[in-house]
Amino acid sequence: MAKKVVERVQQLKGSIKVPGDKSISHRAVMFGAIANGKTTVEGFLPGEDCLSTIACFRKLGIEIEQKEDLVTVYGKGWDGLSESSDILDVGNSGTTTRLMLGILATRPFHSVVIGDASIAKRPMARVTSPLKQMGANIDGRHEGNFTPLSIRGGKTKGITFTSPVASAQVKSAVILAGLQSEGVTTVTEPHKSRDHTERMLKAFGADIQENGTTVSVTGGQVLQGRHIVVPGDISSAAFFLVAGAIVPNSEILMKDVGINDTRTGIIDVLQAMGAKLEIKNERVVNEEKMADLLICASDLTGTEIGGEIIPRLIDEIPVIAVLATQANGTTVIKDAEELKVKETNRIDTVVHQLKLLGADIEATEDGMIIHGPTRLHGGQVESYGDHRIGMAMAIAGLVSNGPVEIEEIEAIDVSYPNFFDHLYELI
Ligand SMILES: O=C(O)C1=C[C@@H](OP(=O)(O)O)[C@@H](O)[C@H](O)C1
Ligand SMILES: C=C(OP(=O)(O)O)C(=O)O
Repeated sequence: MAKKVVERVQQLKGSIKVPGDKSISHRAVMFGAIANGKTTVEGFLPGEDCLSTIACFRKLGIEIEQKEDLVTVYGKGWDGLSESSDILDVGNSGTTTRLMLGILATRPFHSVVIGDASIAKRPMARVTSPLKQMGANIDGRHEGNFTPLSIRGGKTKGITFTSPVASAQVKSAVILAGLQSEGVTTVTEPHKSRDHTERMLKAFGADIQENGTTVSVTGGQVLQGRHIVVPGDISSAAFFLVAGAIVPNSEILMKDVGINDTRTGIIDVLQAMGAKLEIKNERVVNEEKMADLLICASDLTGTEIGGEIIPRLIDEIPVIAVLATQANGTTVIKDAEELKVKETNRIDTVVHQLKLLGADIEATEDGMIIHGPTRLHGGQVESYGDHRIGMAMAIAGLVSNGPVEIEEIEAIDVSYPNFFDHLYELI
């Protein structure tokens, strides 16, 4: 297992183009696979998670070409998917697992879905339970809550489902099954989660009804392949937004970053904390908003983060915790229980790792409380196989007195394979 040492730097300056959005890359491949005709994708994220999606849909009989960030999917419609003689390995990717189950729920064949040790601990009943209600046959450990899962899809019926969690993966799985189920399928969630599925399905020709936090689809819908331009991933940009704000004398420009309103909680938090952040050249490409983001070193103040903003920044919380260690005053993060069921229990891993570096941070039932500013002293930490923990620790290293040594750093290939290239370009 590889390790990396990150040391304090005087400044970060320059311009980078962060890799493609992970959520949109997954969807482009999956929707292309069930659509009729060719789908071309530009700006695809060649990270491990999205490569797992490609590998699974190849096993389901779809021809997919991929060269770096260019992908072509030769869709043959819903009936073009066929039973795989091999297991479908989702690797570390929750998005692949849950969205693919939504697609497989209406396919009249048998599939076995497995992933790595982290995936085996992540709750799947949140999707397998509504999909079973619709009529799919699913089994697995703990009655279908944990992988390995076996699924035999078939004739399904629309349901009206109220999700207990604001989760785009749950919403997307049920909507995808709804597209090929009898009648109407409706999903309501407690707060609005990312809406890339709704936007992209419409662009593929589907009729999707939206009303606040409720989404409805009627069954029997077919999709048409198309060209997709993937914006840069704001969840990846978040690491350098935080780095630019906390490393003195910094000025970083990030080009072509997706700024879909359901994803911009990190921008709201940086602005609330007093960061010098400019949103430039705002435009809409396909159905998604994008912009160039300029961040400069800033004097920061602690803030409160909770409620509807949580799904809009859920993956950014590890690096927001690093940001808070450098802000004046207290930052409280609450209503974020979902962190416990990510690649690691991110409340535990963030708090434990930042404490090792000298942060004044404590875990709560649904989040964490951080007092700043603290001069971190450095030390030895681990990613625990969680890409976002590995990158958050690297950003902490940039402002620590002593070096920060991070174990199992290869985990970051899941979402940001050229993270260190970008970091070194800016130093
Ligand atoms: O739909 C998606 O692409 C994602 C949804 C979120 O998960 P949940 O749906 O579990 O909140 C997020 O954490 C994940 O990184 C990607
Ligand atoms: C939680 C994440 O992804 P997934 O659920 O797809 O594994 C993430 O990227 O932080």
